[in-house]
Amino acid sequence: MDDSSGAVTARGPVPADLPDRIRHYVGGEHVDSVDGATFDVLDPVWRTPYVQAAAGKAADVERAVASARRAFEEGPWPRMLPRDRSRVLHRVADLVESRDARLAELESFDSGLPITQALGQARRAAENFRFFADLVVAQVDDAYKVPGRQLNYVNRRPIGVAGLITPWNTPFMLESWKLAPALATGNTVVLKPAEFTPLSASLWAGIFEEAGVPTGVFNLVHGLGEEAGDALVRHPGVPLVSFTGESRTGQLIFANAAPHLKGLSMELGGKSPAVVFADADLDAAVDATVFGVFSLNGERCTAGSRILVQREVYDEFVGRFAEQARRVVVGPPHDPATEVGALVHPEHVEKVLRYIEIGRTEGRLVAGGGPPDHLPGGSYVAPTVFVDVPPDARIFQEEIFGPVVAITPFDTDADALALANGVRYGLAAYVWTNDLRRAHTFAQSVEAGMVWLNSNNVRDLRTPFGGVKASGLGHEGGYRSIDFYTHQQAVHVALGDAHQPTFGRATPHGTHDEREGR
Ligand SMILES: NC(=O)C1=CN([C@@H]2O[C@H](COP(=O)(O)OP(=O)(O)OC[C@H]3O[C@@H](n4cnc5c(N)ncnc54)[C@H](O)[C@@H]3O)[C@@H](O)[C@H]2O)C=CC1
Ligand SMILES: O=C(O)/C=C/C=C(/O)C(=O)O
Repeated sequence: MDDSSGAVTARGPVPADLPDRIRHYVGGEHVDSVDGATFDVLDPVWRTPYVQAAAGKAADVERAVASARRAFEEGPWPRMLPRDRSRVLHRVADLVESRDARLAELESFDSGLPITQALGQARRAAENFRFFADLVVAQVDDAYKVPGRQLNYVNRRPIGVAGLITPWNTPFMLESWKLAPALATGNTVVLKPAEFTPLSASLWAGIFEEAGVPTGVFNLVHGLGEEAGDALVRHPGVPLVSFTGESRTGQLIFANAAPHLKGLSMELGGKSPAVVFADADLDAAVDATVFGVFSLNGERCTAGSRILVQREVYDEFVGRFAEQARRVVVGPPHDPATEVGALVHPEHVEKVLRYIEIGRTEGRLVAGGGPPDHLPGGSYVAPTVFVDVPPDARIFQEEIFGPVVAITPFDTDADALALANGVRYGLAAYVWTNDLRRAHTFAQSVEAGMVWLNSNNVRDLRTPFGGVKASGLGHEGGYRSIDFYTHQQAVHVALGDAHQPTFGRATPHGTHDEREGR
């Protein structure tokens, strides 16, 4: 590959056996777009196109939905016993695990994530499949008895073709977070991965084939959001859409899905606060908040990208945080020593650098501020720390989605809460204090879908995952995912001689008394 940009970059090896073209996968076949269109895929380090991907449009989505529809209406998948589907999905998990090194290599090359973190994300993808494979077997549906008269129970059914639209920040893992529950519950799917990072998604086809997922159950359409993604959202044969991405895109999808009254689940952007009280264990708080904002290159929806620190420990915290941020190893994604790799795409690098320029006028820069000295140019951005950032600053309010943090002092618990809640987002919050009452009180009032108290962002797949305000709509995780991907039909059964004459015994409500017998 030729580095025609002239930028100085740390180059890693190009993975062996890259595909000559990234194609759609429809009805068990790898296919080009109906009109033959393609788009260039860049890798973040070389910043030049390394492959072309099929650019899906409405006709490609039509073909994929027809395949998924056929598999749903005529194929065995929705009709299989949960334990049989579960066995197949455990095989998917086994295969993901057995290919974790290859997955990490491709993901790191395509997205710029540090290889060690990409490996962790590949293993998490396998875990997502195991978790939902087990959950559908363990699933107990509700039943309600009216003694001697009525048995009422819930009949869960898959909904149909699920449209899954995913972002580029940790692509394979976030695809698995949707694929696993959608498939475990018996739906068929059309996946539209992010156009910046289509490479790892192409591995799904082989994995599903080898695991024994029937043809047509999994379909994949690559392409731009406004073309392939939009066509999937508007397709009348797709009754539900699970989307992860920017809040602005979520709003658009909400509007475009409205005419069809689709089921929607939206995991959107964030500007999550990490609140450090004066009584916190500062060693743990500094270590966790540095990781919390700079891991996954800072391209992380749950990043603690605003740190609020109580005035008594503000100077000490800031000094220690900045020092640790300067020690974070920025380097080529393939290097196991790297902690922050290359940002995903030149357009995204420009966005992050623009915010850093804005930050210079809004706060005081104490670390980073652009490409690191040893890697000038290219897609590397040093962990960047702004302090004394006022709450109306753009770098305090807006999602940057890169290795940039805004630190702001506060005095009282009430000030901390007002600052934490003073943005449009509400995805996550992190609280550091040794006062349990204060921690729980804060958690009750903070506007965030998820709160971690004295904890790293440790995930428990059984818990609800999602945000409030501009950070999302609905929750996935555990049984919430099962609820989203299934219809819950209530079946009411009369027992014994329960049938009673009707018109003759109208209740004061004018209908049968639904409270009868309880
Ligand atoms: N809350 C959460 O769980 C997470 C949220 N995110 C958010 O994702 C964003 C970064 O990802 P991006 O890929 O830049 O987001 P994005 O919104 O630009 O794109 C996400 C996906 O939507 C597609 N898309 C774009 N326009 C569309 C349209 N009009 N109709 C249908 N699909 C469309 C894209 O092609 C891509 O596949 C950040 O805001 C981040 O916070 C990322 C990870 C997790
Ligand atoms: O842990 C999950 O299920 C989702 C994580 C999504 C992110 O992008 C993140 O927090 O980085």
